Amino acid sequence: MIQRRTIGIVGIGNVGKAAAYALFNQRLASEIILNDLDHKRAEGEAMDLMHGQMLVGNVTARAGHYADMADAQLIVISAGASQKSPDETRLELLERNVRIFEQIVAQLDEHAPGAMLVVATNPVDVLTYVTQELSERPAERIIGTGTLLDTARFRALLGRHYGVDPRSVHAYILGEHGDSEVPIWSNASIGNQRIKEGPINDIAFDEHAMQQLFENARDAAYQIIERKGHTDTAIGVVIARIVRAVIEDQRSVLPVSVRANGAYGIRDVCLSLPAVVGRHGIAGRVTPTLSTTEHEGLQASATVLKESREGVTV
Ligand SMILES: NC(=O)C1=CN([C@@H]2O[C@H](COP(=O)(O)OP(=O)(O)OC[C@H]3O[C@@H](n4cnc5c(N)ncnc54)[C@H](O)[C@@H]3O)[C@@H](O)[C@H]2O)C=CC1
Ligand SMILES: CC(=O)C(=O)O
Repeated sequence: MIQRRTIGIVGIGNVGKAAAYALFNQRLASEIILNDLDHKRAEGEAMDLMHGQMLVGNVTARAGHYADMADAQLIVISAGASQKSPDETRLELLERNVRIFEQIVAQLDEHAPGAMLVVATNPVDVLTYVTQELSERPAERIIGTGTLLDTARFRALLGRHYGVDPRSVHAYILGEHGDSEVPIWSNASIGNQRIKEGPINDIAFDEHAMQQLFENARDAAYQIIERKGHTDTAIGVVIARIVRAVIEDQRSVLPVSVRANGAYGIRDVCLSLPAVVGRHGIAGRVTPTLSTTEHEGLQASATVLKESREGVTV
């Protein structure tokens, strides 16, 4: 029997649908409320999910309005415009999505002020910051999915390169979820062996191969959009991972988009840093020692995000 728990999703396009599927399949809620401007679409997705109920268990999915999310513990925001071609960057979506967020956050504050918010819409770092500015709830209760997706891609590629389970890879991508993101090589390890000091599993460290591998993680969205028009499956699983950390009060350390608190000389911007995620949202921070290049990379990423945010009026 799943504990009574409601989770809402605003924006049931590719990403919202994938998140709903991951939450449903992993039985992370007793009730999932699907909200979209296109209510019929949300109804259709809810109906489709419900046909799996016999096989998954007692999770209910239904289309709903903001008032239906009043009891939600957590609400995912995946509404808005997405990159339509490999030539479009995440930051180019900002102006359109800020206007959409103004409407959504006002509704969420009115109807579900107690819920935690997980922002997935791009550019996710700037929109996490904008949501924190627009909403009355504390900033610790508003998390962006950030570079958890990039980190998952990075670890998957590293695991494949070294012939090991990606869950045994300890490596982060931090900063912007986007073109200025930073791979943290100085602390990256497998089986407590620093990757930079290889060999690992009899495979020697190869700087060129590692750079290529990072670029493939960074550019994965462009590569996938070129092939299938959008990305959705992995971000659905990423959202479910954050939801699980919150509802089970796991205090997991995840690279998610949070308000910088002065570490690395960065403040007044949201970007991904290792953060402790639990029932109340961001419960703490971890500030790893970085190389000079990584430190400067993070500061450059923060500058890109600040300049982007300063270009829009909220
Ligand atoms: N954070 C991440 O790692 C990722 C983020 N994304 C981002 O997620 C966002 C959504 O992408 P897709 O699902 O592919 O787009 P989509 O176009 O398939 O879906 C967007 C949905 O939002 C709905 N919507 C628009 N305004 C709304 C409002 N005011 N209230 C409720 N619903 C509203 C639309 O009706 C549509 O169903 C994009 O910004 C995309 O770039 C996509 C993949 C990964
Ligand atoms: C679209 C996007 O942000 C991603 O798949 O990384």
